[in-house]
Amino acid sequence: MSLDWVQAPAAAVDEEAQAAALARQGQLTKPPGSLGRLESLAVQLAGLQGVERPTVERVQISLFAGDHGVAEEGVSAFPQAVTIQMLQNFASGGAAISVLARQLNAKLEVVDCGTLAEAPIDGVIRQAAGAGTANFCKQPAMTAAQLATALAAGRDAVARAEGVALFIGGEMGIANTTAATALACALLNAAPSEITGPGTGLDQAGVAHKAAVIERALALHEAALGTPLAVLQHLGGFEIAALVGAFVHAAQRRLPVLVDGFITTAAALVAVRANPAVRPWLLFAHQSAEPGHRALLKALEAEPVLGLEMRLGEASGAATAVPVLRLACALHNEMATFAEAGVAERND
Ligand SMILES: Cc1cc2ncn([C@H]3O[C@H](COP(=O)(O)O)[C@@H](O)[C@H]3O)c2cc1C
Ligand SMILES: O=C(O)c1cccnc1
Repeated sequence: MSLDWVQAPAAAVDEEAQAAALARQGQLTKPPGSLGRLESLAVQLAGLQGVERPTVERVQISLFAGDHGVAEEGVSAFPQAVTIQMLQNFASGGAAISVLARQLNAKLEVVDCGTLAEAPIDGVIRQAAGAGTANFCKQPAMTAAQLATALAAGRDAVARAEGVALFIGGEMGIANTTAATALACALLNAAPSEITGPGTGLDQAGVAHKAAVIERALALHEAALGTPLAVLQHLGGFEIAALVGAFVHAAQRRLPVLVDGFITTAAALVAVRANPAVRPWLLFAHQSAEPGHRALLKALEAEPVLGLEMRLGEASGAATAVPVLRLACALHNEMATFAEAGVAERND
């Protein structure tokens, strides 16, 4: 399976629609700039959607799951079985993202990209690259063929997003903060001791052990980490690769993306390094409490919408930011202009 599609051109932002939206913002009955980032978010969405008046009515949340061989190194505060148990929880509607998706009236789909589940789970799409990744302390996390399958799972999720105004990717996979931190270290040239964090809740000794595990993996694969996709193959996860495929394809299909937390931002950085034209299509929802998130956001020059100290994943941060985007659009679309309302403009 070829990976060439990952490098295929992304769509261009519609500069004309963006300029029209910017001009409209200047005519609304408020001091210019007084709605702060709500103004720039609406203008940015206008450029991406190619309309002067953007909307964020229909949202698709694709939640990708994968198991991680590196879990056997004791890098998570929770047992590996939680990945599958949470898939069942997503399917029965009891997870945080289930609640948020219902509140938003968003379409939520769950994709098993390669967990230890022996049988397909009702209500979960199965497009598996394998039964979990290999332990990347011992060998590459995935083969080239598995990488291609996982990337395609993300691409296919975006292909299902007909008539959707905003795409959100989420993840579930015990030990995936270890994979995401390893990716961040490799791509940012950072030391594991600098950016490794507690994930689901490791104590200080646990974080030090997790950093040492990542250090070992980086040393083992050092010679093989020449391209972003090679980094992803050696140190990533199936759900992380699916997120990369989804983000790239969304940009190719003119579909704006709202990026969630630490793990999804690691995937966003892989996507942008592999195909820089993806970057304009990504909005960033929040800054996670996971310490490495700050470094990833900085590398992407991303200004997240929210800072609520969330550290869950599952697309929960992105879902929480959707109402802010909806309000930004409503203000942009429905406020009266100075001329319409007969309000006097600035003195100068
Ligand atoms: C019950 C539960 C629900 C979750 N939902 C998302 N995660 C989050 O935590 C995991 C990553 O953290 P670590 O690398 O420390 O294992 C991922 O599954 C992520 O989505 C969860 C974790 C747990 C325990
Ligand atoms: O920010 C995240 O995405 C995150 C942080 C910790 C655990 N799971 C997810």
